[in-house]
Amino acid sequence: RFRVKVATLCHRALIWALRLVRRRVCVRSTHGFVFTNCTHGKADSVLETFDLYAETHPMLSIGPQIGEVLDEVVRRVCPLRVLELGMHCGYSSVRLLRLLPPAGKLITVELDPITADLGEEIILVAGFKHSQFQVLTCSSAEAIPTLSSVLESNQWTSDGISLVLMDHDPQQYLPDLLALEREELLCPSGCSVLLIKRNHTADDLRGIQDHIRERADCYCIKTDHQFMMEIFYQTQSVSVNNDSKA
Ligand SMILES: C[S@@+](CC[C@H](N)C(=O)[O-])C[C@H]1O[C@@H](n2cnc3c(N)ncnc32)[C@H](O)[C@@H]1O
Repeated sequence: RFRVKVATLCHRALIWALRLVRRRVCVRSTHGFVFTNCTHGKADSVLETFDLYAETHPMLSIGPQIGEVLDEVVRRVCPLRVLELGMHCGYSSVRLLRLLPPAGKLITVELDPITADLGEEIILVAGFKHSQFQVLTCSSAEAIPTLSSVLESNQWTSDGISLVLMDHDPQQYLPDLLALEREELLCPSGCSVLLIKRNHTADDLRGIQDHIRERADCYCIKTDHQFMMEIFYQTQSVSVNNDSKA
């Protein structure tokens, strides 16, 4: 009985020590591990391989805990157009893509060119095609004003974006939300905006919370988990039979 307990404790201590030694997040190492060890073409295997890597290495991906909360939202919203700000190595992109309806499309934005290339390769390894997603390699502030034309050029036009995942720079959450509103990119009949909370201070999200309070006519906080806040945007009421939009 004690041998099992001691072995478990040793295993945990080893993982903890490895994480401590490998403090820096290495995008190439994450990509290399996932590329080599996952089953190509299987999104779930890609996610499991990321999780396995994260047991012994520091990683920036949302991981399985926040991932499951994200899955619940995607299943509920069933979004046709999704925008992700902060793709990194593609973990959350793969999580999103695997639950989209057949006509669903993802636009994902990553500032760092090397990370963007490696992340895009992981999405392809997971079995998704360029007809389902597009990676924009630039800052969110540069990407947002171009989104309408990106959607049009891919013939992905619809009522707007119905799910936004923000996991990039918390200082950009409010300016990017305002830019999305200004560019009329958020679906007027309803858009869920997910804000990932990592080691953010209360101040980081205060601006966005104040904005939601000031614009109570079109925003509400739907859920507020420890690691993720879901805000809901709606300017148009939707009738049950969808024929009388106010
Ligand atoms: C925490 S990681 C995202 C993790 C990813 N969502 C996942 O779960 O796999 C944040 C990423 O956002 C990128 N980033 C930071 N600021 C950005 C910005 N203003 N625009 C676009 N990407 C940005 C960083 O380069 C980094 O790769």
